This record gives sequence, structure tokens and C-alpha cells, in this order.
Amino acid sequence: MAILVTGGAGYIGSHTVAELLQQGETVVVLDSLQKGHRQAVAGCTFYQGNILDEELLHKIFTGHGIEAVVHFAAESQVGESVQIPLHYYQNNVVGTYTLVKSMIGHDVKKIVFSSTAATYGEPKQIPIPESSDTNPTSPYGETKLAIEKMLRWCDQAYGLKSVCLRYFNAAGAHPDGHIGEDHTPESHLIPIILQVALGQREAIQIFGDDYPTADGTCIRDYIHVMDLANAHFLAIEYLRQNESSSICNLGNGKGFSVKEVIEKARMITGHPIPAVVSPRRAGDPAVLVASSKQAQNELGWKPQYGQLETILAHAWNWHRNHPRGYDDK
Ligand SMILES: NC(=O)c1ccc[n+]([C@@H]2O[C@H](COP(=O)([O-])OP(=O)(O)OC[C@H]3O[C@@H](n4cnc5c(N)ncnc54)[C@H](O)[C@@H]3O)[C@@H](O)[C@H]2O)c1
Ligand SMILES: O=c1ccn([C@@H]2O[C@H](COP(=O)(O)OP(=O)(O)O[C@H]3O[C@H](CO)[C@H](O)[C@H](O)[C@H]3O)[C@@H](O)[C@H]2O)c(=O)[nH]1
Repeated sequence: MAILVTGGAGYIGSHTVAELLQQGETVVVLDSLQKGHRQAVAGCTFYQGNILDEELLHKIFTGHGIEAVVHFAAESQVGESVQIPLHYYQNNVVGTYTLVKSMIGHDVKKIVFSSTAATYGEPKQIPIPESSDTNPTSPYGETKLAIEKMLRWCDQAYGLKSVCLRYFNAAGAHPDGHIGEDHTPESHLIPIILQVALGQREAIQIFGDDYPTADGTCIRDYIHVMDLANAHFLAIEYLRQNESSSICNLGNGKGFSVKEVIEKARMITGHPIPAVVSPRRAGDPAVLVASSKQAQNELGWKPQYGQLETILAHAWNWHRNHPRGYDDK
């Protein structure tokens, strides 16, 4: 039996494919390559195509013994989603609807879904447990929450079992340096800081220093991409062993401000990394820190690379050796 990974050529998807292969799983990847990189995937069957393509899904589900789906394929930029919400509903919600309909039609009843801390909106409680209110502040978060709810109803109606993993801030790269983060355009804090260290940008812009935090900048919970990858393997194991669905946060439970991340990156890269304060970015909550007790208790998940220094060092190793990302290959 094989695991279908949608979006497997993307950042988190490619690291998860590497982890699944390492665990001895057989993997089939479906990725449109709108954002992903063919070079990021090796050692498995690869289909270039869209999750909205029903015929292609039928071909994959009938051509391979697919046991479970790990579903990353999505658009995922908070700011962009505010500008083009319908595209987000089409790609994320209609895309997942098409995928899930095909799964049920082919009797595939296990799915691990990439959800996000953006489902919470402005949290009332830190660290955030899964039982917190969900009031997304962006269309992106809304689409992910709509999918979570769709999956819950599909469990009730069709017995489709799901694990929805609400990632906090994915960062870092594979420790052996062969894959890493390569988004165009890049919007995430850590790769942008490292682009400054590489001389590709003049300075890092700090989006707001008037938040109600100790140094005025936003606090996030950065989680190593390989710890996320391992959680997907554990989620599949959970679905193999349990006849139930679950929703789990994935974070380290420790928050770092934008200024603290920049300071640690200065230490690791040895570069002064100039910073300039800019206006706030729309839709950014002040503090997002996870309680990941549920993932630890239900999935047996234990992050291996919990130190921000390690996350930054692995990211720096990737960016230094691939200053133009996969185009360097
Ligand atoms: N990066 C983060 O910090 C973060 C945090 C929370 C949740 N997530 C979620 O995790 C998932 C992966 O994020 P990422 O950072 O690796 O993003 P990414 O853009 O690197 O990867 C997404 C992949 O999906 C593919 N894709 C997009 N739409 C598709 C479609 N319709 N059909 C087939 N392939 C399609 C893209 O080509 C890309 O390779 C996303 O669902 C995202 O919403 C990411
Ligand atoms: O150039 C930059 C880029 C980011 N930031 C700040 O750095 C923090 C982290 O920003 P990222 O863009 O790296 O990450 P986000 O927290 O905005 O978003 C990430 O986490 C979210 C959940 O919290 C979503 O899941 C989303 O997909 C994922 O990218 C934010 O306070 C942001 O304002 C800057 O100051 N300057």
C-alpha cells in the first residue's frame, strides 16, 4: 500500500516525503508545481497535476493501492488571501472537496490534513489549546477551518478518518542539507532574514514594533520542518491504529519575538543583519504559541529539534549552500 502526498514538492511536503521514505513507506506525490520544485522529490512516483483534476485522481487511486492521503496542496499566504479570496476558496476548499470526494469514491478512508494556527485568529489564551475559539482573521484561515469542518462531517457520514495538524511557524531545513525552503516570492520571516545575511536584501523589515509584547514585536512559535514531517508519519500510524479522527496543534510551546529571531540569526550567521521598523502587516496576531500536549499524548509526538538555534542553523546551512534555492542545482 502507498501513501499519496499532495503538495509533496512544496516546502513541508518534500520534507515529509523524505521522512515517510525513511520510515519505509511507499509514496506517490501529486503536485502541480505551481509553487513546488520537482528537484525536491526523489525516491517515489511523481505526478505533475492538480487536485482539482478528477480524472487524474481517478487514475492515481486506481493505479496505486493508496492507503492514506497526506494533503499539503494549498495556497497559503495570509496577505495574498485577503486580496484574492475566491482563488483561495477555489484551490483550497474546492480542491480539497474534489480530493475527498475521489477518496470516498475509491474507498480511501484516511487523511492527514495541513491545517494552521491561522484558524484561531486572535487567541484569548496562550499557549493555545485545540479547544480555543476559532475566529480566523483571513480568508486563508477561513478556508482551512472550512476544510476541517468538512472533514468532521465526512467522518460522520462516510467514516473518513482525519488528523488535522494545525502547524504554527514552520522553519528550518533537512539536517543533511539536501532540501530546504524555497518560496517565490518569499514571505516568511526566517528565510527573508537569511537573504539579508546572504547580501540579497539590504535589510529585514520588522512589521510593527507597537504590539503588546515585551519588545513590541510579534511573537511566534517556530517549529522545525522535520519535527512537522515526523508528526505526519505518527498521524498515519494513529489512523492505522485508531478508528477516530483528531485535531492537533504542532509547535514547541515557546514564543520568540521578531527582534529575538533577528538577534539569534545575527549570532548564527555572523552578519549584522540590518533591520528597519515598518508598519504592521494586516492580519498579524500579536502572539501565537501552541500547546502541543494533544499531539504528544495522542500521536506520541516529541519534537527533536526544539531549539531556535538549531532551526536557524539548519535553515542557514540550506540557504548558504543554495543561495538561489533549487535553481542552483
Ligand atoms: N509554511 C508554514 O509555516 C505553514 C504553516 C501552517 C500551515 N501550512 C500549510 O502547510 C501546507 C504546506 O505549506 P508549505 O509552506 O510547504 O507550502 P508550499 O507552497 O511550499 O507547498 C504547497 C505545494 O502544493 C502545491 N499545490 C498548490 N495547489 C495545488 C493544487 N491545486 N494541486 C496540486 N498541487 C498544488 C504547490 O505547487 C506546492 O508544491 C499548506 O497547506 C499550508 O497551508 C504551512
Ligand atoms: O519580512 C518580514 C516577514 C515577517 N515578519 C513578521 O514575522 C512574523 C512571522 O511571519 P511569517 O510570515 O514568517 O509567518 P506567519 O506567522 O505570518 O504565518 C505562518 O503561520 C501562520 C499561522 O500562524 C500561517 O499558517 C501561515 O501559513 C504561516 O506562513 C510575523 O509577526 C510577521 O509580521 C516581519 O516582521 N518581517
